[in-house]
Amino acid sequence: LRIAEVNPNCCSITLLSEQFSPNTTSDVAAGMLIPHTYPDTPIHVQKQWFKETFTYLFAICNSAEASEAGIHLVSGWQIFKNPSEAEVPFWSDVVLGFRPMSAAEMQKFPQHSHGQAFTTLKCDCPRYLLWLEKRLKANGVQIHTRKVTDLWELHNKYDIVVNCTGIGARQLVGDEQLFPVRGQVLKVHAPWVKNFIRDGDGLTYIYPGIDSVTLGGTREKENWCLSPDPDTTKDIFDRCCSLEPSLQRAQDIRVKVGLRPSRSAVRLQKEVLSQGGAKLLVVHNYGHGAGGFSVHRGTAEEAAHLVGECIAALQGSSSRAKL
Ligand SMILES: Cc1cc2nc3c(=O)[nH]c(=O)nc-3n(C[C@H](O)[C@H](O)[C@H](O)COP(=O)(O)OP(=O)(O)OC[C@H]3O[C@@H](n4cnc5c(N)ncnc54)[C@H](O)[C@@H]3O)c2cc1C
Ligand SMILES: O=C([O-])CC(=O)C(=O)O
Repeated sequence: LRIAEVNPNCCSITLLSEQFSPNTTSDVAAGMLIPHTYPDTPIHVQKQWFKETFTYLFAICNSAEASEAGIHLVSGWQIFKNPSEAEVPFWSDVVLGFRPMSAAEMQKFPQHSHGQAFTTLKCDCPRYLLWLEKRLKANGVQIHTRKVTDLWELHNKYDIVVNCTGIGARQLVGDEQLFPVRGQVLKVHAPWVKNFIRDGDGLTYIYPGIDSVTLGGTREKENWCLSPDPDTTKDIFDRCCSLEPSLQRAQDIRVKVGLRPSRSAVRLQKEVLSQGGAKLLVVHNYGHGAGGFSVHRGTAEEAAHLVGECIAALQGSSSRAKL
């Protein structure tokens, strides 16, 4: 979408994907705007990505589109057992009203000693994905269901390939630095829960959305299994109930599993592939791990810029680039 917005009329865009909503990792995500740190990406870059994403979604949230796009504000608490873990994160001045929790607020969490209160944004992921798809179509993007097994399949038809395949990049481009971190969550009906609660260890969280509350979670490195595990479901439910006892009465429990496309740094770069005398321009944008929603607009901005550079490089050899 960002490519179409940044380069109007200078290219035609086709989106190829093996799966669409509701069958992607992005459909499983809680969609909370709370960044996760990529150890090999400079912090100022991550902060820029998060800021751009927050600003973009905040504007949608403040528009008539908010409910259709599934974007809303949510306030709550991140809590810690160990005070040394409760340091001020790099994103504290991007979210709204970040402050240490008061002693009175901490009374809600007798097992925890410190906490941070703030307001952030949440994407209701399937709604947001459908809204994006509608905007793609409005921008003239062609959409086809297709699995790509080799980027060279696309060579004769397209000038530039943008690779946003998430965990699929492990197979598609053989990236061994990319690994799955399996996450299981529950989506429950508990409309009385209005505040988010996140244990600072990142394992247990309660995120109220528009239609359901997301209860998490798990982080299982190199586990490729997409089937829900019933013991894990019980464990997640118990952990969440110990933070928010009213969840005992939650109904309509649905279980979802996703594979976070994890990497020490998001792969956001241009590559020129060569085979015989032929060249294929590729822009990679994958490896967003546990924080894809939190930085999606910022990384898209950078990817669209790289595509602009590829278009400039092609100018002269072709009048209208195809992606
Ligand atoms: C349980 C869980 C909770 C999460 N919660 C949050 C959260 O609260 N906040 C947050 O910021 N992030 C969260 N995330 C992380 C977030 O879900 C991911 O970072 C994000 O979804 C990655 O998006 P993506 O578009 O790269 O991958 P995907 O959503 O997997 O999309 C990749 C697309 O590429 C297609 N594809 C792959 N290979 C091929 C191929 N060879 N040919 C054609 N198409 C292909 C797929 O079909 C798919 O449509 C969570 C993740 C999980 C699992
Ligand atoms: O950690 C969180 O708060 C939610 C999340 O991004 C994940 O489970 O990957």
